[in-house]
Amino acid sequence: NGVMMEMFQMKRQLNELTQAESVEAFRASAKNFIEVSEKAQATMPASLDGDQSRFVGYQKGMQEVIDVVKQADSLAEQGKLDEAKALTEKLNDLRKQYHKEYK
Ligand code: HEM
Repeated sequence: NGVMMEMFQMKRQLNELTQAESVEAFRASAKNFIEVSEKAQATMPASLDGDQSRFVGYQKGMQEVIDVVKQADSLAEQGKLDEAKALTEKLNDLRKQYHKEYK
C-alpha cells in the first residue's frame, strides 16, 4: 500500500494550486491538498521498510508541507492570491529535500 496514491494526488493538487485563477479555486485545492497530505502523514511509506525512527522524521517533513499550505491558504483568504501562489514554490523545495531523504 504505502503512500503512492496520496503522493500522486498531492502532485495533482500542487498543479492546481499553481494554476488557480481565483481565491476560491486556490482555497478548494489547498483544502484537498491538506486532506491528502494528512493521510500521507499518517501512513508508513513502503520505502521506509517499517523503520519507526525514520517514520518520525518523515512525519515532520510532511508537517512542514502542511504548514506551508495552511500559510498559503490564509494569504489567499486575505485576497493575496499572487503571494499565496508564490509560497507554493516552497512546496517544490520541500518535495525535493524530503524525497532525497525518504523516497
Ligand atoms: C510537497 C509536494 C510533494 C509532491 C507533489 C510529491 C509527489 C510524489 C510523487 C509523484 C511520488 C511518486 C513518484 C516518484 O517517485 O516521484 C512520490 C513519492 C514519494 N514521496 Fe512525495 N511528494 C511531495 C512531498 C513529499 C514529502 C514532504 C515527503 C516526505 C516527508 C515525501 C515522501 C515520499 C516518499 C517516501 C515517496 C515514495 C513512496 C513509496 O515508495 O512508496 N513526499 N512523491
